[in-house]
Amino acid sequence: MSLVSLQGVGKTYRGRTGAWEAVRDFSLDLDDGEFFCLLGTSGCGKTTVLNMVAGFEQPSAGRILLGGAPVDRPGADRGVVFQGHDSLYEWLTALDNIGFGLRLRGMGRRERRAKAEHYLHMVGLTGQGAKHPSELSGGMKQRIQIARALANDPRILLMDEPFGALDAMTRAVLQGELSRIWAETRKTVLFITHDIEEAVALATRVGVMKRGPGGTLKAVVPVDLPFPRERTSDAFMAAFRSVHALIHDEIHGAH
Ligand SMILES: Nc1ncnc2c1ncn2[C@@H]1O[C@H](COP(=O)(O)OP(=O)(O)OP(=O)(O)O)[C@@H](O)[C@H]1O
Repeated sequence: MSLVSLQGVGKTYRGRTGAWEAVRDFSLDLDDGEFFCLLGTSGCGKTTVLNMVAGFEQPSAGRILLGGAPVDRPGADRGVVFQGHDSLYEWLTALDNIGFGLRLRGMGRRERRAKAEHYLHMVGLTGQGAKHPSELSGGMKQRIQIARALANDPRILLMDEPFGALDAMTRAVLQGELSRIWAETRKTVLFITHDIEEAVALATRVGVMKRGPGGTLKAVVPVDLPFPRERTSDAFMAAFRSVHALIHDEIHGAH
């Protein structure tokens, strides 16, 4: 059985300006332990798909199952990492941000601290736990978000362009770190991006979305390359080209 199953999922937003069909007939099964990148041009419906898996939005059609049970609300079994850093609590230290969900679940202080330290170390920020978010760089804040999500031990990590706001060099470093963490934890990841290289560097499979209205899955490409990935290798370039060929039409308008 797959961990997450999206079955004929559709989403139509209804507002003051009328109805907008963002996603249509989207079907996908995610296996336990895979790193799935959902790639698509701006506005094709990527965030809408992620928000429905997170339980922030309800599908207008079809259904989403997590471990066989329908998703109808957010839950601790899904850890979400956003692009912006404003989801961190300014008044808490980095360590207390990481341990926040554990506190909500009633975990004692000592155990919570040990766990938070463990994930702080995993994201490469040992010794920086006493700082507040305003004292951290953008890349460090994203590391804290990832540590916080992992500390709650979710069944799946949902990442919505987590490195989108970072400079190219920091982004490449964090991609490498995330890849290492994924190899260590084998946590299932659904990762959203519009960056082809990022998708090919991280994913075990890349799903390419078709432009909206009615954005849907156009193709799924397995990326069968060993980790850590060597971006200048012929095999990496070949994978990049095959994904690029699929997204090219979406960027340039052919259907
Ligand atoms: N709450 C909403 N109400 C109405 N329309 C919405 C809402 N959220 C998203 N949309 C529309 O749905 C479509 C898909 O949006 P979505 O944010 O899912 O795309 P995306 O692929 O994540 O884009 P980007 O890469 O630019 O973040 C867009 O046309 C957007 O305008």
